[in-house]
Amino acid sequence: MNVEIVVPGKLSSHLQNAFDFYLKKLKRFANLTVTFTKLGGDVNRESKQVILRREKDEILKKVKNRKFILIDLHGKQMDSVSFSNLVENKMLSGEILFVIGGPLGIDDELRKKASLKISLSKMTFTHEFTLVILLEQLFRAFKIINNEKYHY
Ligand SMILES: C[S@@+](CC[C@H](N)C(=O)[O-])C[C@H]1O[C@@H](n2cnc3c(N)ncnc32)[C@H](O)[C@@H]1O
Repeated sequence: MNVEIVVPGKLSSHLQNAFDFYLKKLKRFANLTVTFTKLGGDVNRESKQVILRREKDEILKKVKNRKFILIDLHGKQMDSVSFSNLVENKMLSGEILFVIGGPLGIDDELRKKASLKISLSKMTFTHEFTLVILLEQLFRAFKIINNEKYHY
């Protein structure tokens, strides 16, 4: 199964180990690609609206016309078993594409284009932390799908 995650920015060094750890663990379950896109600009010099619009354009260049699931604070909350069911259903089409917002959030046009919006918690994480949490939840989902001990 192909899993792609599109996220603005770059990964900071303090999260690199966790990122590599889950990427390695996920290899046996999926062909996973993480695509980093350009950040929209400097919030001290430009408006949030301009930055979000640029980030949205960069994200959409990678998404093209594909359906995607937006990881969004304002999305639907689900438990890990429901998430694993969602991943399992998507396995039928062979592809699942996730998009994470940038440091300032998500442009409304991107929100409108998403086929589903998922919230990981009511708390706000950095976009980079969100990436690592999503990787862990994907790993958890594959362990559940394959009936392997991990999710308690
Ligand atoms: C620092 S947050 C942006 C916060 C911004 N106020 C918003 O509402 O999107 C950066 C990105 O990480 C993701 N994110 C952070 N916390 C999240 C959560 N609890 N659930 C889902 N996504 C989250 C979202 O994609 C968000 O756009």
